[in-house]
Amino acid sequence: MNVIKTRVAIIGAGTAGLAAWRAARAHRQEVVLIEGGAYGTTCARVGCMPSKLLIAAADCAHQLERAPTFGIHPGQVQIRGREVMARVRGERDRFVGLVNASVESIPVELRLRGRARLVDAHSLMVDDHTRIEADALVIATGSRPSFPADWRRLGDRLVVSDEVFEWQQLPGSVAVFGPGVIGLELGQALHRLGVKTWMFGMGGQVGPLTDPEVMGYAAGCLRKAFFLDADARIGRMERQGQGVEIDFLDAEGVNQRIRVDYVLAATGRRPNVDGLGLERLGMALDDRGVPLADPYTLQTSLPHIFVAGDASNQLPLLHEANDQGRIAGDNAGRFPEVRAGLRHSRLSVVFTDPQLAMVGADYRELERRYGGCDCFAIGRASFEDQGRSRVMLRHQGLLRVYGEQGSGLFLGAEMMAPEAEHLAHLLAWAHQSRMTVAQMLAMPFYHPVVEEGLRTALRDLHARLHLGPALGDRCMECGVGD
Ligand SMILES: Cc1cc2nc3c(=O)[nH]c(=O)nc-3n(C[C@H](O)[C@H](O)[C@H](O)COP(=O)(O)OP(=O)(O)OC[C@H]3O[C@@H](n4cnc5c(N)ncnc54)[C@H](O)[C@@H]3O)c2cc1C
Ligand SMILES: NC(=O)c1ccc[n+]([C@@H]2O[C@H](COP(=O)([O-])OP(=O)(O)OC[C@H]3O[C@@H](n4cnc5c(N)ncnc54)[C@H](O)[C@@H]3O)[C@@H](O)[C@H]2O)c1
Repeated sequence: MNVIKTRVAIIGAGTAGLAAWRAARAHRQEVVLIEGGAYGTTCARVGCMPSKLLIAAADCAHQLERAPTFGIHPGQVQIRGREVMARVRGERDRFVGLVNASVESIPVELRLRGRARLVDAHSLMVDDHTRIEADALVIATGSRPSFPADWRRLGDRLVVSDEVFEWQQLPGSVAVFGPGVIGLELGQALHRLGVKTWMFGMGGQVGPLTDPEVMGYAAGCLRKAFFLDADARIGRMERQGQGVEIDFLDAEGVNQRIRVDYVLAATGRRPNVDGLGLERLGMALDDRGVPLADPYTLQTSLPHIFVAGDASNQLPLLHEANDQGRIAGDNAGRFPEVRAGLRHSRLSVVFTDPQLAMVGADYRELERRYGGCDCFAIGRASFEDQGRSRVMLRHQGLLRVYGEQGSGLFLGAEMMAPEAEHLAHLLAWAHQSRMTVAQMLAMPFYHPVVEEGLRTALRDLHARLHLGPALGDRCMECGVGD
């Protein structure tokens, strides 16, 4: 058996693992990176990039569908599933190729292939071929889809997001279970590409939203386009030939039966930390077996072991995996000295149309933090009458912004809005800069732009924070953009 002694060992060559490797190498030469699956990262292979490619095709189909409202009639539209999926895979492979090229730049003797598990607090086995003894470790093993085990009885008619991108052809119909981030993005895209789509949730949750007004608005919007029951009552779900039969009670309490080609399980993801042998190390774990870690240092209760990315279950997003990997790798490399790293203001975007976004503290957190007192105020703006949004025929959306009474600090926001990805960035920059609502309102706003809707929400918040006289929310001095 091969035995390697090293300063740092990193488990997982995804986004977090690669960032950790680079950061640790700034301190030490001996940093090994272990990968048990395919190189290329979840983001590029089966995550952010292929999902956005599918959504881009769906957006294109949707533009054509609404073109007649502008007086433009593109004629008979054909959606050729094979071509749609071929572009998704072709571009996806290009992105994976770019990641693979960066992996190739890591010296081959520092790259190990195989599944790692911890034997003791300083030793790893990689498959059965290599034992690694390391001074410091980074666990960057990512996450995988999770769904009720008995759904496996549906055989190859049950798919998870990974498999969707391997489809050669678009199916005729699909039932999406889980209107969370993945379910909404893929479900809406499939619907727009002509796939008959039903979406079933549990407990009423839609996307990652926590503000009941925004969530209710978003659910209503999405429901206008396809079947969505966020609190579904499913009776029976059985494989029937090359499809699945599902019995459920609809909103009126009437029994319905549908038959679909596929069931897409988008019911959440779980960190890949089971099977690493962590429970034998005496490490502090949460009730799902995930290591507890300081969010600023990523250090676990065993001081030389750090955790980063989806494996940490802190915020399973790409930029977070990158930030956490950098901090964990830096600390593993400089161990035993450990430093707090920069954590950005929370920013998350769901690429539905209209998009959903959350910035800073969410509504649920603020209710918990300020519960019962009137210590935070809410400003709102609808995009249904907003100038630029109407021009573009994209006038759907609701934005709620939160601010602190007394200080006037901007605390956070939740929204469904056109161009939410851009609004959310502006708000996240303001949040991280600890701006007050008054300072944000003193910034320039062009005309006519979607950001004028943001100004309306901030003006409303400003008035509710009692920081000055109410500013007219449809001020014609600013044009008709608000
Ligand atoms: C469909 C989908 C769409 C998404 N879209 C977005 C988006 O638009 N924006 C966004 O911010 N985020 C998005 N995400 C989330 C984002 O992709 C993840 O947060 C991010 O990729 C996590 O990176 P990671 O490094 O933690 O994990 P990964 O990239 O999964 O890396 C973990 C690696 O560890 C390896 N590994 C696991 N166990 C072992 C072991 N025992 N030994 C050796 N190696 C091991 C795995 O093979 C894997 O290569 C999406 C996710 C999905 C699934
Ligand atoms: N745009 C993005 O940034 C993006 C895109 C995709 C994924 N992601 C990341 O991936 C993570 C995982 O996404 P996800 O969508 O798998 O998880 P999720 O937690 O966002 O959603 C899972 C949904 O499934 C529902 N659910 C659970 N069990 C169910 C059941 N038996 N039947 C019906 N519904 C059920 C839950 O109530 C929830 O609404 C996200 O938290 C996000 O961080 C991000």
